[in-house]
Amino acid sequence: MALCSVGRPLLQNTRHALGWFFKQKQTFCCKVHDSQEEEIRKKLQLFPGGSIDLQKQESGIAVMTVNNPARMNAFSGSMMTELEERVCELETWTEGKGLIVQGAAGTFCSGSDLNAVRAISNPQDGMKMCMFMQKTLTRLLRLPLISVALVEGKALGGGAELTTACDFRLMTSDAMIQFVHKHMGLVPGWGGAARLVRIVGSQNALKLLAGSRKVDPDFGKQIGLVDDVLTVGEGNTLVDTERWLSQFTKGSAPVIRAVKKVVLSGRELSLDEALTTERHVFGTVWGGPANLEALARKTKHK
Ligand SMILES: CCCC(=O)SCCNC(=O)CCNC(=O)[C@H](O)C(C)(C)COP(=O)(O)OP(=O)(O)OC[C@H]1O[C@@H](n2cnc3c(N)ncnc32)[C@H](O)[C@@H]1OP(=O)(O)O
Repeated sequence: MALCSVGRPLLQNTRHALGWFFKQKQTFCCKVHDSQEEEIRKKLQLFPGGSIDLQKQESGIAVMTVNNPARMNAFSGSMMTELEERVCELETWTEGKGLIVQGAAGTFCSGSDLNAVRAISNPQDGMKMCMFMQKTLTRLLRLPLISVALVEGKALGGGAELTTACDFRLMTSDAMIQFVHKHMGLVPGWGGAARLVRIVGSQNALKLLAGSRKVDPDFGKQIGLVDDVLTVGEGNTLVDTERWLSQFTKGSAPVIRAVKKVVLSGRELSLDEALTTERHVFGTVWGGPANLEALARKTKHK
């Protein structure tokens, strides 16, 4: 208790400084677009169709839906720019704790829209699209929300890459994930290979990328790509996913968000940098409302 009361003004200052820092970072993320990015955004918008829908719920869990059922939820150009806008919206959602990414109409996503791909198949446009999606999916993974991809039906190509931009993956028992890039004469370009290696290790990543091996729920669980399997026909998969996610999102938003930040820094930074970040994040919850309530409750962990 002594440490708590002596340290408080300093910790409050730290919290204040960090709050300012995160706010500035968010403003920067949302408002600054360099000219190259603006150029590719304009080009992508020439390929319309579908939408990325976002529903932010009072529970602190948001549901993002890749919605283009006529094309098995393939990403049109305008959907790529909408995805970036939705991520931006989530970056400023301070009450948020969790995120479910799903596809509309019972299937996840069949990657990029091949009509758009054909139209921008020159290397310059391809590189710009790849940069744009890489940046967006990196920001999606770095959101201070615990995220889960709900994979029903098929997740192919860029759709498979999208699943790796979430913290967890759930599959329905009849679903399938496949990095079909090799069959398309490609490798992942949306950051999916780098993330896949971190999730399943390089041996398994080679099997999935060089063999374009289909991943069913059993194989997915075996290699650590898939965290759990939902049985088809038993209830509502979205409700089941919300229930599954709530085991991690129950509790105060600042604490859940702090957990995601320390795990993220452990995953992405050097040990020294991660330790520094962990100290800073610790300072944001130490002596905070959830901490004080727990102390007052004299919580026992039986
Ligand atoms: C860096 C990113 C790399 C990439 O993502 S490259 C793209 C990788 N994805 C693909 O190659 C998917 C190709 N599509 C397929 O294999 C099959 O359509 C798929 C998804 C297995 C579904 O098969 P089925 O259930 O038999 O249905 P279907 O073939 O009749 O498809 C229904 C309608 O959806 C369309 N569709 C599916 N995937 C698409 C895509 N990626 N881009 C554009 N259109 C796509 C398909 O053409 C069909 O449209 P339509 O009814 O013929 O007008």
